[in-house]
Amino acid sequence: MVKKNITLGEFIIKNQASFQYSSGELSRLLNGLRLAAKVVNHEVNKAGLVDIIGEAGDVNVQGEDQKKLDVLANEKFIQTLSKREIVCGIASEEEEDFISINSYDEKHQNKYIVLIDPLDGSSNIDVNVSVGTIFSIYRRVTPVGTPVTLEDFLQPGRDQVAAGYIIYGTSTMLVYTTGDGVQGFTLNPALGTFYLSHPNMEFPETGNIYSVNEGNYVHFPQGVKDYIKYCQKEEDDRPYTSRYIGSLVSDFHRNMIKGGIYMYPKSSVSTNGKLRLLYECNPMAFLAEQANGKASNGKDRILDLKPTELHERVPFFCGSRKMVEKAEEFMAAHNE
Ligand SMILES: O=P(O)(O)OC[C@H]1O[C@](O)(COP(=O)(O)O)[C@@H](O)[C@@H]1O
Ligand SMILES: [Mg+2]
Ligand SMILES: [Mg+2]
Repeated sequence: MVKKNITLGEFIIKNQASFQYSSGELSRLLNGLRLAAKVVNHEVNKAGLVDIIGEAGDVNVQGEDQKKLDVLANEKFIQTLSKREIVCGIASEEEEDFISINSYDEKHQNKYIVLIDPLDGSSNIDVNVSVGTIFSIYRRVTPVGTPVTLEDFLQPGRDQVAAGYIIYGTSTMLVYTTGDGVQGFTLNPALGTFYLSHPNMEFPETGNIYSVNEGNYVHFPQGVKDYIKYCQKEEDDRPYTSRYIGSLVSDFHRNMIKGGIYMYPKSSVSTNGKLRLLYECNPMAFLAEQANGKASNGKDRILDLKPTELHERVPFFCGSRKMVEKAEEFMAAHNE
């Protein structure tokens, strides 16, 4: 039985066996993320009081207007991760290309690749709705002693060594996995310390919440339309409740606690959906599977997809296993 209320640092040391490489390396990685999370949390909490609301004035590689908090979060995570003498490369939603980071001895001794969505749910920043940060961690595949290459970033999701998110909501939490279950830590703002509050988080096998932007309904494939109608039908334990925050991290977090499915399907206006495989879908899929949930593109397991580009998008169905299987059934009925 995992004792609650131990700190993140204590938990990592106590559970070093759950990380296939040295726990010292994991600590340094998570410490970097933890520090940046606290800085971003501080800014998020006073958004509106200080000039952190609104557009930054630039457009990112996705063609989206960057929010000031997107830019700040991006800078903070890259800064802290670059200084830990452990990360050799970072890719971010807000950076067109990957960033190569050399070790202090200039001999490319660092071993970890980090992919991040520095601020998830950007459309919610200015309206005081919860947002998040998502991270995905791999060991490099190119030899230590050489600079990282694109190959190090285009690894299938099943090779992640750790993944997680920070949610800036009613409380601030860091939720992560190293392939041995999912642990949730809550920030005690007075002490600036994360404490284990949600050990061994698990998706209920099924649930009654569906999360999808129904404003896109007319553009959805027939299989998705049929599944939404199925969720809304008065039959058995249905109709389900529709809940859509518009921040992937927040919708995922709620569905993991209560049972539910999140969908961002392909549509006639976005042929591969909206979400990015490398720093949104892969990390959330790793967490989902580690929490007995499921994640697919409507047909194939997300973690088995072979990435081809840094910012590629994929359709995303994720959550309680039985609900994702049901949605896949409807997709398969239309060969979608
Ligand atoms: O407004 P839409 O089209 O429903 O999209 C909302 C989805 O897009 C996202 O905001 C994309 O993430 P970013 O905010 O990091 O770009 C998800 O968090 C969210 O689930
Ligand atoms: Mg995002
Ligand atoms: Mg983002």
